[in-house]
Amino acid sequence: MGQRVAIALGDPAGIGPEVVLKALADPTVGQTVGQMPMTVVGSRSLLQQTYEDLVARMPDIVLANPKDLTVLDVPHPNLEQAIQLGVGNAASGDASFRYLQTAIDRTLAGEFQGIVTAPIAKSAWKAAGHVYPGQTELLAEKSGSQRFGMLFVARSPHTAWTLRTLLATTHIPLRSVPDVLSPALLTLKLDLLIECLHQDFGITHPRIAVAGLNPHSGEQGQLGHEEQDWLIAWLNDMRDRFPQITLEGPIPPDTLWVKPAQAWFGGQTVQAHDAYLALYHDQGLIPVKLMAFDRAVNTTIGLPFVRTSPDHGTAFDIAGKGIADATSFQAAIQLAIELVQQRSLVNLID
Ligand SMILES: NC(=O)C1=CN([C@@H]2O[C@H](COP(=O)(O)OP(=O)(O)OC[C@H]3O[C@@H](n4cnc5c(N)ncnc54)[C@H](O)[C@@H]3O)[C@@H](O)[C@H]2O)C=CC1
Ligand SMILES: NCC(=O)COP(=O)(O)O
Repeated sequence: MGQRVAIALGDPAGIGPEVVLKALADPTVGQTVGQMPMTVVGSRSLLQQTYEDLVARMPDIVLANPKDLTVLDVPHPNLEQAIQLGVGNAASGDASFRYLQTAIDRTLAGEFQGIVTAPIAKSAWKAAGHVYPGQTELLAEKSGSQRFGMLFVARSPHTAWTLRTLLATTHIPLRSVPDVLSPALLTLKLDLLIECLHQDFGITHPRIAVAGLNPHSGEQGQLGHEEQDWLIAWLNDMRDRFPQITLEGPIPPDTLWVKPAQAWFGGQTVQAHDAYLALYHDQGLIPVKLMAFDRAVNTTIGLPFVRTSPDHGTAFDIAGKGIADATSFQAAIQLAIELVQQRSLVNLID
């Protein structure tokens, strides 16, 4: 059977349906889609309503017509009445949960090799009784993956350099971060990152930068003690364990992002790293979104299939206005296809 990718529609009260229709209308994405068929998993009637509303109000808008797409309809009684555009609620949370659940079930059954997920609102999932930190954890749970990670990938439009940022911790309160970080957790994330760089990006001798936790990486214990207590020793252990890898760190978290920014914007020759390991959500995602909010892709690594997603959220404030930028969603589709193709090549060679 040929390869196929599922697109989970995300929260119907957000910009998910709009960016899906915009992305699938783009001729460059369309070209790729021709090489690997796509199935949109969600409500067919809602998708059609989104299309008709936007076209009626904005005749110049470029959208794929849902009638021309393959849609796996996930019916939801009275969905249209229960959805209020721009407001996530229990109905929109339950719908987006079921779209993803269906996409995962069908992928595990072998129908799809990858899933591209449009954004969901964690609060709407919770309102519907689905208590998960995010889509990542549902994907991991349903696929039985104990080891998984959140990697952001973005290709610079200025220099074609690729920024890869793995988050060691994700959706937890900031005050829990120092307690959750440990040598065991970082070893798990580093192992995953090394495997992913090799398997998905063909990088066998990567240069990886690891962030410090505290200002100036603790300034020898004066501004925080985690670096002295265990992070420096852990890095030394990992250098012994992986002699083929260049591992730098702990790099003070403020200056860590200077070289990637130069590599991203160009103008200087710098030796940036193949990947960055950030210790917590905002340490990694503030620089990623400053550089690449319009095109970064959130990739779940460690799953038995490919999963990508745009870096942005449901953008309730602009839902239904027709002004959502679909570039990040297009990049998520493009990367999913590349990874599915790369993995099938690796499987063929193995
Ligand atoms: N992939 C996913 O499922 C993600 C989901 N979220 C969820 O989304 C919800 C809203 O999160 P926020 O922090 O408000 O972030 P957000 O990314 O939804 O919005 C932040 C700002 O960026 C703008 N924006 C976002 N995407 C845009 C696009 N494609 N085109 C033009 N403008 C865009 C919004 O209008 C808003 O002003 C939360 O519930 C969060 O958990 C957040 C990030 C990723
Ligand atoms: N900040 C990334 C994000 O919120 C996406 O999370 P997930 O739903 O993909 O787990």
